[in-house]
Amino acid sequence: MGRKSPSLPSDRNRNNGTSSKKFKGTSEGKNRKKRMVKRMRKSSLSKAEKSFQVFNQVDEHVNKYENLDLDASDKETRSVRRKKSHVSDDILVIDEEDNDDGYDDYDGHYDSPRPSVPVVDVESENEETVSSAQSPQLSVETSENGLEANEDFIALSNSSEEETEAEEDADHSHGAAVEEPLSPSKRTTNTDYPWILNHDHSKQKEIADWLTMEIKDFVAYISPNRQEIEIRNRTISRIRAAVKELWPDADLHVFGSYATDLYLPGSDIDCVVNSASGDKENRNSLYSLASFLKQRKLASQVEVIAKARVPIIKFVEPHSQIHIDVSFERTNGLEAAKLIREWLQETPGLRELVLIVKQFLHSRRLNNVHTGGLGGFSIICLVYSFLHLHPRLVTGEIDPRDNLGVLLIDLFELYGKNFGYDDVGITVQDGHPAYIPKREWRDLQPGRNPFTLAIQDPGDPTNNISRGSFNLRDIKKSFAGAFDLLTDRCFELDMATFKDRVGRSILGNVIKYRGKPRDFNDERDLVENKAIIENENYHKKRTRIVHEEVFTDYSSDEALNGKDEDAYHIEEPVRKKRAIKPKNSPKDNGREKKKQSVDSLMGISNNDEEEGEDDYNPLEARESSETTEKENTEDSEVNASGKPEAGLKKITVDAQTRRDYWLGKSNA
Ligand SMILES: Nc1ncnc2c1ncn2[C@@H]1O[C@H](COP(=O)(O)OP(=O)(O)OP(=O)(O)O)[C@@H](O)[C@H]1O
Ligand SMILES: [Mg+2]
Repeated sequence: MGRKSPSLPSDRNRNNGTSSKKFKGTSEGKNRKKRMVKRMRKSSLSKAEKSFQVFNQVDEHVNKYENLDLDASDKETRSVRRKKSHVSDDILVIDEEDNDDGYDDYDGHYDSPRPSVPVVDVESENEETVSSAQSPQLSVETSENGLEANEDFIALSNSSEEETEAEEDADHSHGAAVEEPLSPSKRTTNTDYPWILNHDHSKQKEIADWLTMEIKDFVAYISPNRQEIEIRNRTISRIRAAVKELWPDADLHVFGSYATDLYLPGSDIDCVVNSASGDKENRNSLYSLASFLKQRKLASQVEVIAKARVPIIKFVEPHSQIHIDVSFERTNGLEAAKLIREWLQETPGLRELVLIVKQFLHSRRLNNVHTGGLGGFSIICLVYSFLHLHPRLVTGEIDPRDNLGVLLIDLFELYGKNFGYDDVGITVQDGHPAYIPKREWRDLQPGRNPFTLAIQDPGDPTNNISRGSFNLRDIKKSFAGAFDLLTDRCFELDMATFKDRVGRSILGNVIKYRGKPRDFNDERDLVENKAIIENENYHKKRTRIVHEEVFTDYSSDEALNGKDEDAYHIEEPVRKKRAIKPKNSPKDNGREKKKQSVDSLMGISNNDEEEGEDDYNPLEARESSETTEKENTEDSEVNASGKPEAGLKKITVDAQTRRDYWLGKSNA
């Protein structure tokens, strides 16, 4: 085990058991709190910490640009930008007005805290009527309508204005006022915070350790049990079977939080349909699948969003009540799922912090990209980069698993108070998180408002995955509020007597979990998550095909399709498959294959440009083996602008000759 964070000296003896309320709001209290936060961290700054602070530029420019930011009406317009087109066969067909992704149109949580539109399924009113409490957002977002009902001081802030210090203090005390006082008579029952039931850590000497333990308890509490995993597995199997029945050349794969084990109890399941013909991403196909699923009673509350940048259908699977999003003919989500699982393996603490931040934003309705919130993918990248750039983790000074509490506080402080959103972007390319000056990100669309979050898509450097999170102001404010709440609470409990601490929660008011009672059974080890297995198989199969490419004669189709013992048959991504050109003759094919094999075995790429492993498409490789020589020859004789180099004689050599030439040179 690594070292723990420096301890928090207990102040309990000093105040002789007097409640810390005494200091609340007073300058003495504030100073003490500041001192305590300082003590939670290391007082002396290491070199790495100093450089970290340089990156965390304070948003000096925020006020300057405030007037340029979206005002409330803009926000509203954006949040209801969807245009309902028509209802056909009880399926809502929606034409998007803008070019946004279909990803994450609603937050995908059926326990969403916002009021939702009561939905009646017209076809089978009695059978599939979903209570409004359970129902997902069917159509147009009701946007801010429900905010008044939320007692949280952070979410209540509708202002697009950055707060002055005085306002922050006012908000802060408001936040503190909703916390339960530490008097036994008014104590909130710990069923309000069910994850602390029978998990009392109030005897911990160090508050930071208590918080770490509570984070772990909460994560165990919301992690899935056997039954929940089985329900999700069955749900996918049903839909997959239906997809294959409708389109025998297609298959359904899962990506997103179910394929990464980063889902909350109410999270949606993100799926994608890929087909051999590659022709399913069109309005007709979307509609066909939607009505087929509806007819088979596998979908209720169906929406078809055909004109988005990522066209999708959305529905609720009636048996499980799980929300499903289905996109079409793309593999980036499947790649991202694999990448995120790798991140989770190599980054202790990532899963815990992601789930806490997800729950935190979810409870404040700030996780819905459609209303400007922060989506799951962005949260993962934010936490991943935070952990990899944290100076005390970079230097190995502390073990993240033992210091989740301190890290959570640091994370809220960084993204709530210090991060220079105006100028700094985040990249997580090639597993190397870094801060990048926004001005150096060529593909970043310059907007009129510089106060935006910019996170480079690990699978596509031109894509800013958080471009939809236009409500950054409230997101930032909520993080800042969480920092204040947490440090207040730590201070308060640190000052209290052991007797007064019993049955308390540190996290309770921050994460505001309001779900059905659960057990603590994290049973992910007991039952397979089929989405993960299937995603692993998908990638294994790709690797296997690449491997077989080297050793197998591809004149027979069996080599590609005949050895599929996977639970789910995985079709190769479509667009690439379509690119395969007919071969001239079996003989030529054999020769090409042989050449390719020798080259590959020797580690010699036939392409002048090195391809990343993830970019490799086995089927494309078959095609490239046919065209390589031509391309190589041409490539070597063109300049940067793609024009033939003047004065160079065009010579055509095959790969073998070229390799012999270079081998001869190096041996000489
Ligand atoms: N803006 C985006 N650009 C590109 N891909 C995206 C974008 N948003 C989402 N995705 C893809 O969709 C997947 C699911 O994204 P999402 O934001 O739903 O996260 P999630 O982990 O499923 O969280 P949640 O449980 O809250 O749904 C991501 O892993 C990514 O592959
Ligand atoms: Mg999702």
